[in-house]
Amino acid sequence: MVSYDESCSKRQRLLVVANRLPVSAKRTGENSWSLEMSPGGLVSGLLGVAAEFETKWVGWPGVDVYDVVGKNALSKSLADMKCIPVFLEEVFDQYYNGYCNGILWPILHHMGLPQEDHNDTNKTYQTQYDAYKKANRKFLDVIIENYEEGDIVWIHDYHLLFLPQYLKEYNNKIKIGWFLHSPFPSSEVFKTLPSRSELLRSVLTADLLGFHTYDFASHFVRTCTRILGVEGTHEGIVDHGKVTRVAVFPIGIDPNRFIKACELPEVRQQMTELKKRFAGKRVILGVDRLDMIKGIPQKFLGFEKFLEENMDWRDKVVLVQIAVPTRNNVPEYQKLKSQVHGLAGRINGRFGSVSSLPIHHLDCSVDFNFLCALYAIADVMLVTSLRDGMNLVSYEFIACQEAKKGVLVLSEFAGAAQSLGAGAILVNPWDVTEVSSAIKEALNMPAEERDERHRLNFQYVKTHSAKKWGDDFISELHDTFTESDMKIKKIPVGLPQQDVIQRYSKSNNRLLILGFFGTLTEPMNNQNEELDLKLNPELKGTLKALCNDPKTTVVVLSRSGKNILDKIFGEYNIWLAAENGMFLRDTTGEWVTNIPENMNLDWVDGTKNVFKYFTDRTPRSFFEASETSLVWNYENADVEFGRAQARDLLQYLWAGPISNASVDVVRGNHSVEVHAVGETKGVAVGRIWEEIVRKKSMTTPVDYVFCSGYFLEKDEDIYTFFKPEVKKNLLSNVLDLKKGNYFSVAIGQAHTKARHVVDSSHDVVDLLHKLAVADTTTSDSFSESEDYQTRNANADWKPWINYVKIRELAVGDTEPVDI
Ligand SMILES: O=P(O)(O)OC[C@H]1O[C@H](O[C@H]2O[C@H](CO)[C@@H](O)[C@H](O)[C@H]2O)[C@H](O)[C@@H](O)[C@@H]1O
Ligand SMILES: O=c1ccn([C@@H]2O[C@H](COP(=O)(O)OP(=O)(O)O)[C@@H](O)[C@H]2O)c(=O)[nH]1
Repeated sequence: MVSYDESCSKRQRLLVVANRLPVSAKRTGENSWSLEMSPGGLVSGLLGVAAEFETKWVGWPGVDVYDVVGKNALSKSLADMKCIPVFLEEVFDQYYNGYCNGILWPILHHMGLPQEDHNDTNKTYQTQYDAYKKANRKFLDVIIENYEEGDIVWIHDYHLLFLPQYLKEYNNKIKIGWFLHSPFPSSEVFKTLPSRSELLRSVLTADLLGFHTYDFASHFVRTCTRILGVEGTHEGIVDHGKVTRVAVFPIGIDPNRFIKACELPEVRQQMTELKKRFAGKRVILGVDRLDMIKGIPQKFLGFEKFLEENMDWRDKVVLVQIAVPTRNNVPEYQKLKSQVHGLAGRINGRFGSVSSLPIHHLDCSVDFNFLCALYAIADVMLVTSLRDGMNLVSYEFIACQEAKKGVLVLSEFAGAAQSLGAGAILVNPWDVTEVSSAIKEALNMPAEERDERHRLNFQYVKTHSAKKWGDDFISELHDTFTESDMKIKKIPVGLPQQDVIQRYSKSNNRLLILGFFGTLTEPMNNQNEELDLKLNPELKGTLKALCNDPKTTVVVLSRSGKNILDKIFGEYNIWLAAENGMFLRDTTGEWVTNIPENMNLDWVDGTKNVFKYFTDRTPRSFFEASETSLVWNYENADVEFGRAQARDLLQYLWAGPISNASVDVVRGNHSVEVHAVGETKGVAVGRIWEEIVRKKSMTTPVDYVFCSGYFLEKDEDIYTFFKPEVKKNLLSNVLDLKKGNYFSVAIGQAHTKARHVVDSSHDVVDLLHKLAVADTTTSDSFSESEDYQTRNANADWKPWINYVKIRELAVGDTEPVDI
């Protein structure tokens, strides 16, 4: 077991949390226990990591214990091994045998969701899922008891998918890594799992997610994008600006442990005995937990075919299969046992004799030294997993084969195929003929080829150790955490609502610049509504009051066209800027063109054709066209298909209508926009400002500016135009924001040039209402329309009205937060 050096107490503390502790307990008396190593690759892999850190293990001790005396005695024995038990008691069966191994395990290994047994109402998907959640909470409780500030919590595997979320809810600052030891299936398979979204969302709250192979990681990312609609990038998953890092960390073993074991006299003795036992025969070895994913029946069928087709090998070869008992209480595993026994019996019956049996099948685990001896004397290692996260048995075999240089026949569906594929013979375990041929090739392989293949794999196993795996993961977790910490520091602060209101009421000439879509529009549920944009009904009275206030100028700056804005805002004393400011309408209702004179719009018709072509071929996408810009939107289409279509659409555009045009192409999250160069709200706002000053013959300086919207990144300069410290402002003689009466407020953007962010347009609507009532001079016109108060009096609307999120000030932020 791992040795711990007392003098290294300053090492990073690491809480390794896995369903299984590295040791399993057996009761030997009322308060005495014996501990033995737990089987499985997860434990083997992690043993190579633990010594690096001040590690404590949290996990299930392998037995159910209900009495206090027993629990205390076991906890004490485990404490000496730096292990902390989680007693799962009554939830264990439905959690472990049920949800983990009966439902999640087959799904993760592409075996599909098992049929629910409708006759057993005590054990349904739901009861197992509930037990799963309870078990995750039990793990949480134990972690909370043992957590110290600064600890890294490294969660392992599919047993604990809710733990990241529970832990972050408890303390958002805990550094959490999660690693999946099994494969992750294609999204089509994972989709069938009830509660798939909750499980994925929980995992995404961790800081770093690790997978054995690129395939598993990309399946996971794709599943998240398809099921949750989040974005997958090279970094991982991005959801509302929050990045969850996803990366590949292939696990390894501690190679020296195996290399050294093979030199031990005891092991050498066992090797001699084994060689004597199998004298005159070549040994093919299989070492697997007796699990459906390991493909033991397929292995036997392949071997049977080999014996059928190669008569001369029949009495010269033996298959030794160690089938380690596992998950005995899961019905599928019980069935598998009989199936394997049946096959071994049949093959031995067909090809065995009184003096020799072709298959030596053992339903047991073996001790470490004996395992190494078996690995060392084997001529061929046969791994036929139907799916396998990694398969460390392959690595262990190679580590023990320095002398013999035997051949590894490896399933292409094991994670190890990606790391050891160069030196192994890869097979499709479903293809018995291929397995049979691979056995033949391995047995007949010339020595030089065996040497070369072994050299390649041995080099890999030596350098890609479990220690490296752990170091890489933890170091990436540190980096990820530091990066996201820095990003948080850059996030603008929440809106100091009281300050915004007070300054508004004390100022004399105010300018409010507002976006339309996503700012003043009513909340939408579907695409059809987007085609028919409406003003948020809450705003009618509020907007009227603000627009009628002689001390306030309200401008709506939108991508929408003149007609839409006219229809919606026609009745207000408001300034309207359509098509991103290309057209401007003052409070009298007269539109003037604001398009720069030499603007070339030859590209518009061709671009429209391309947009139409892709709209026709992308269900639920649509496009909007105005005189100077076009937007193709696929937010309601299938996300993946939409993105793929967007890539194609861009190629059509570059190759055709915009190849020589002066246009900007803006790729939004779910849209592609083409507009004339320089046509952004940031540029337009300068022209609008000049026009307002001119038309109003303004002499009193504007002493308050509030600018807010749900703007695209390319329009974000709108937030900096009025910044007092930006000197480029035109007509600065009629602008006096020295007292800091400038508020730029982005809606729902984590990264923005605005000083403040709010979560949703509700926050802006709420604030506008408060501005409208803040100034007593406006109260008459406001009271004429009482839709805001009426709605607000309705309890259903209360949760968001008056709610302005106070964002936590991150270290280094100096902005005042005054609520
Ligand atoms: O704890 P059990 O239910 O008895 O199962 C044993 C372990 O099986 C799985 O192991 C996986 O981890 C290995 C190391 O990463 C990998 O090589 C192998 O392909 C996987 O099957 C399971 O993921 C573990 O949680 C279990 O402890
Ligand atoms: O009797 C045995 C035989 C094997 N193993 C170990 O079980 C692990 C199996 O790991 P692998 O990654 O191959 O598959 P898993 O069982 O984790 O799915 C290896 O480290 C083996 O050394 C074991 O504990 N007892």
